[in-house]
Amino acid sequence: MVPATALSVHPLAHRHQQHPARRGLEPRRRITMLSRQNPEADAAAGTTPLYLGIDFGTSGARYALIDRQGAIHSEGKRPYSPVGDAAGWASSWRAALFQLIDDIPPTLRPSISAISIDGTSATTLIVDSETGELLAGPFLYNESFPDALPAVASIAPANHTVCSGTSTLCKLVSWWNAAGGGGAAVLMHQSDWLLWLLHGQYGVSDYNNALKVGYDPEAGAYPSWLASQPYAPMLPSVRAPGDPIAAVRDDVCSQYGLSKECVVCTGTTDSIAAFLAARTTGPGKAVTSLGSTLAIKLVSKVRVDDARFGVYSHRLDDAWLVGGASNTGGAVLRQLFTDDQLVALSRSIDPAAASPLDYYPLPRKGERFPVSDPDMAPRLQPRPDSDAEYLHGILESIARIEAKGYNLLRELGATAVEEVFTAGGGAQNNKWTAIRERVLGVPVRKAEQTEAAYGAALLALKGADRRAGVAS
Ligand SMILES: Nc1ncnc2c1ncn2[C@@H]1O[C@H](COP(=O)(O)OP(=O)(O)O)[C@@H](O)[C@H]1O
Ligand SMILES: O=C(CO)[C@H](O)[C@H](O)COP(=O)(O)O
Repeated sequence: MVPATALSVHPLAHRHQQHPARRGLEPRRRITMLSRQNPEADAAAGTTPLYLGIDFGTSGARYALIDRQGAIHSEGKRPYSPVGDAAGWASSWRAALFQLIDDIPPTLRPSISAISIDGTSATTLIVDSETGELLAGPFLYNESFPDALPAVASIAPANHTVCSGTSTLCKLVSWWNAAGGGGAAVLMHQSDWLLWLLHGQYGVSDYNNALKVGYDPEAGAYPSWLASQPYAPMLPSVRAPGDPIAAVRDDVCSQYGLSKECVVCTGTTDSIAAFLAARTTGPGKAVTSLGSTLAIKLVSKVRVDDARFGVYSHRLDDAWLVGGASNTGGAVLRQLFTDDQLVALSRSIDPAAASPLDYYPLPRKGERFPVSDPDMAPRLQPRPDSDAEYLHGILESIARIEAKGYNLLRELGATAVEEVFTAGGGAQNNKWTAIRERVLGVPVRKAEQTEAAYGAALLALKGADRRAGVAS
């Protein structure tokens, strides 16, 4: 149990205390803040409403501040401060949230009309809704709780999305069985919790984050097999992404110079935000998020869900985003190479030449998609003498996993992929893009906007329009 003093953030607490971000929670080491401003766009900012999106990915948080035309007025990022234990993640995320808001030029903050946040999917916190105290977690998106699988499989339909050890429902049931009940405990997803720090209301989520706890985005409700469970009162109410929730709390407005008219809006998951940032919509269009993980999102006319392979469908307005998330991706690369080494080594890769090396790059044991196997071991041997050849083999092996994923979606009945846009840190590697295009056999290109934070900012814009009654 996390000691109440460690993380309790009761919405009213701030009225009497310095804001947590300033109360000794700042990182033990000075973190480099990288930000970019747009002077031309700023010139209009004085009268132009701005929309703030904040992305909480695996390795760090970023923000994008845009206007209605989509022009970026300011953007920045912060790596997470060092984390000692699970509860430390919540402190690190909260510190990053208020550091990023503090990084926004003070002259722009009063123009922020709406805020939205995306986070990693199925990352779960259990919070006391009377004190704001963190009772358990965060349980991270790729943490598996197989102990809860038999109980979950006994209530859910066969091969339902929740029938995976990493599902939000498995995390909830595992905690429930260990804690012996809930009291005032409520379940929050990572972005729900971060948004709560800004608006102070419990029990609000979105239908993307709620998918992996069992919410049915087609019915627009929790299914009866879930709503009838003893822990159902812990579940948040569910709205569309980009729905206005409430105004930013007075203490946060005062502390950071935000307008009291600024509204906090429901968020989404990081790979959905990356999809939104790419602004592609037609069936067959897809976005691959090449961040710490590899998450694919394919616009499909047909909904496909099959936990045997880690495949599920997210709703996005009237479309289905079919996909899954593999544990392969940038986290493996970062274990082996710095970002600068990746750039240098990639220069000598010929993407037209297929690498003969066959790996399954994972940062540690466990895979979610296109193979759902919590015991799958990484395969990164034999390592050639040449680091460039090694990197080529790894990039090509990750491309083969990506291709297997898209082929699996097609085999399960989804619309065939026609074009792939790339988001995330890996999108900047043109050689990788060319390798992926050769392996996938369809056009692959870098999305115009590769940061999920931009997608979250588009949700903030949507939420502001919804509050104003503007059809969007
Ligand atoms: N030039 C590059 N080529 C391939 N991958 C890269 C390159 N530069 C950075 N990356 C990878 O991008 C990842 C970070 O991407 P990012 O989208 O920030 O991840 P996340 O949001 O999941 O933390 C890192 O794991 C890193 O290995
Ligand atoms: O891998 C991840 C972290 O980056 C998440 O699982 C990712 O968000 C995929 O989940 P979803 O498809 O629900 O967005």
